[in-house]
Amino acid sequence: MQFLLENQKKELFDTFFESGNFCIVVVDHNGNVSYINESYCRFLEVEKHDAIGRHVTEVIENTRMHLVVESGKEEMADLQYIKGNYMIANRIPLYADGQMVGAFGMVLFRDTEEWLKMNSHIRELLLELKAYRSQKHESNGASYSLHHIISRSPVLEQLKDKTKQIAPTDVSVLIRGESGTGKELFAHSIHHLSERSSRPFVKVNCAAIPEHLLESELFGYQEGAFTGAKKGGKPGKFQMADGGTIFLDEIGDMPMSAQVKILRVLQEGEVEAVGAVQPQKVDVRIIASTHQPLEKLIAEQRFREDLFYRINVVQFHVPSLRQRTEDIPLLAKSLLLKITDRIGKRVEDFRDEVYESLMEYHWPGNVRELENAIEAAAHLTNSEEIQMRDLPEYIQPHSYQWEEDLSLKEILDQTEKRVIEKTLQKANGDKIKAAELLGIGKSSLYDKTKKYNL
Ligand SMILES: Nc1ncnc2c1ncn2[C@@H]1O[C@H](COP(=O)(O)OP(=O)(O)OP(=O)(O)O)[C@@H](O)[C@H]1O
Repeated sequence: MQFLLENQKKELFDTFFESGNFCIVVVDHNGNVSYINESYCRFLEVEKHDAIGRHVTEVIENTRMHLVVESGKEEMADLQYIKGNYMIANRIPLYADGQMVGAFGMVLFRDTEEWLKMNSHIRELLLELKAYRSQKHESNGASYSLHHIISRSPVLEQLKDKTKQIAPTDVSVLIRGESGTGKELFAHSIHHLSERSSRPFVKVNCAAIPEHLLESELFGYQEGAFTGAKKGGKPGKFQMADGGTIFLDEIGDMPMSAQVKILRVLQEGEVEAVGAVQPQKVDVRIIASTHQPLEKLIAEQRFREDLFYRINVVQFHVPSLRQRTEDIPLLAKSLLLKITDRIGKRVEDFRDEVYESLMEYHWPGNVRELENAIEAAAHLTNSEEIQMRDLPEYIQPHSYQWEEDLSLKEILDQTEKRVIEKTLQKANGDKIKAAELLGIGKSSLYDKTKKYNL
């Protein structure tokens, strides 16, 4: 009788674990695979005899089974990315006589075909959701607010305070700063916190619209204004933004002819569509941004001084990332979480030395470049913590190699030149600051930059 039960148990075990379409794995207390069923092997494209005895991380992509053995904590319905798909996994620690002996893992889907169908169904739903979200975004236009601006530097905190102060007023704002520093985030935030938040936020990328189309894009046209004009005419961006905010991105790139018209809107509060007989009243708040030195453009007669004074009522200057390195760790972590959430990969942090390198690099493309570098590293990494080798090469600190036939003096000169060069980049070309960072006198730094032609 006892023998029969044992046999039935084995049969039951085989029926359940082997003939079903479940993917099952069991690891021992060291995280080595002690059992894996055929379905899982087929899915992973591994041979069962090769998998058994190997550490689970060598067999299953992004697995956490070994971590469950370490922590003793079960993980239910956890999202795992394997072979280009999202899987849902349960991981349960196994105890015998009160001792942890391993862990049991199961991927929750009946067969890969079904999962693929389900996965594409979910993907479709996610795409739909994204489309609805972007429709909502387009209908209002401003999707970010202050809590999306990640920072800890006093200078950005002050800018956030300033945003709260000026948002409810109707003053024009000019946001300056290098490309990728977050100027658009501030423009969205100002709109969000203003009385106009339920009305449209319309962005105009002044650098992207060809000069001959700019006028009709901004102010619209009447039916029959020119050959090819749409029946019924077309409203311009200013009409679309009526009651709300218009964001003139890269205003420094706007042609002089359009600048005159913008000035008129600001002065008179009215726009004139191409081919229209009557001007039309509009009520818009203007936020403009630029990375260009407008004062220099004015001196070169490429930007109208009167327009500058009109838009420059309140000025925001968003500093470059290298001028607020204290923001980098927090930003990097938050961008990493945003990215891994999107790509469905479990990467939780950066190694300490990676944080250090991120803070050392000079980020000419600012937060946008940081975001791209982190995205690349998140895709490349094989572990839960981004390591130095996962970073794009140009960010990794290079161990200095010198040519063998150089004299010691030449090697020291080259090293000194590199250090000064890097420090000057870090100090944004400010020699006084660079001298301070290097702990040398101002005149000594001037001599050295002259010597090395920097
Ligand atoms: N403080 C921040 N916190 C979180 N994300 C940020 C921050 N600053 C910038 N970003 C992100 O960096 C990217 C660039 O930001 P944004 O487009 O606002 O920069 P910009 O200064 O307007 O650039 P450009 O002048 O090239 O238009 C965006 O993806 C934005 O979400």
